[in-house]
Amino acid sequence: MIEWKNERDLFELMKRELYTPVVGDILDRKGLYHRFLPQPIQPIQENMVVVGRAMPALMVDVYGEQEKPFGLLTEALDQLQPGEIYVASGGTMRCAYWGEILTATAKKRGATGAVINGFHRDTPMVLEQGWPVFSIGRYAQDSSVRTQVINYRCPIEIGNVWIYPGDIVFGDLDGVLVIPKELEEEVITLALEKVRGEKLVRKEIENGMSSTEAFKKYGIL
Ligand SMILES: O=C([O-])CC(=O)C(=O)O
Ligand SMILES: [Mg+2]
Repeated sequence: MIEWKNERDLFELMKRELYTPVVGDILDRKGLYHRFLPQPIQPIQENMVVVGRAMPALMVDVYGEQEKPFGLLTEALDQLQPGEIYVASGGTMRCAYWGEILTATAKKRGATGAVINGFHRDTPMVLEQGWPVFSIGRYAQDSSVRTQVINYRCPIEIGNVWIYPGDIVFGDLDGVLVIPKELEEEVITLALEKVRGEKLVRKEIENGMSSTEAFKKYGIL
């Protein structure tokens, strides 16, 4: 049975009850073995959690001063919708792909986070905005003479993971995963079930049950 009434409800529920390992377990169970983004993509602060719908942006390398610096970047930011996550990838990561002003812009539009397959900069000023950013690390080098956004709201691939506009993206301290749209209801329902099972197993173990006995009884580890 579906436990959420609408999209906002769903994202609140995921934030409150789920964590990426358990959702990843369910994706594995469905045979979807490549749904986590590469491990170097991490929250820039440990308590950050991101959940929302992907708005992918495609980056490419450029070299030197450009006729249109940043390409379609400002356009891509200005069309973000509430509940969306800006997901950027492409190019060879010679500079920061995200920073203070981009954070303020996306946050103001109601977007719920940024997941960047590349570096971010302006770290203290991004952190003070209290808005989740995931990246591969800090690097101050400027983007205007090194990269551009050439398309957005288009499919992109990060690692082995294809990300389509509107896919649910879920990230926490353990990683970032992407749930295929056609399976989201089932995956989230099963993940909620598994989380509740895990809590029960932990309690049993804290009360003295052996690991073997617990696994035999609940099939959860
Ligand atoms: O120029 C960039 O790539 C990002 C930046 O500094 C900002 O958003 O403030
Ligand atoms: Mg800046």
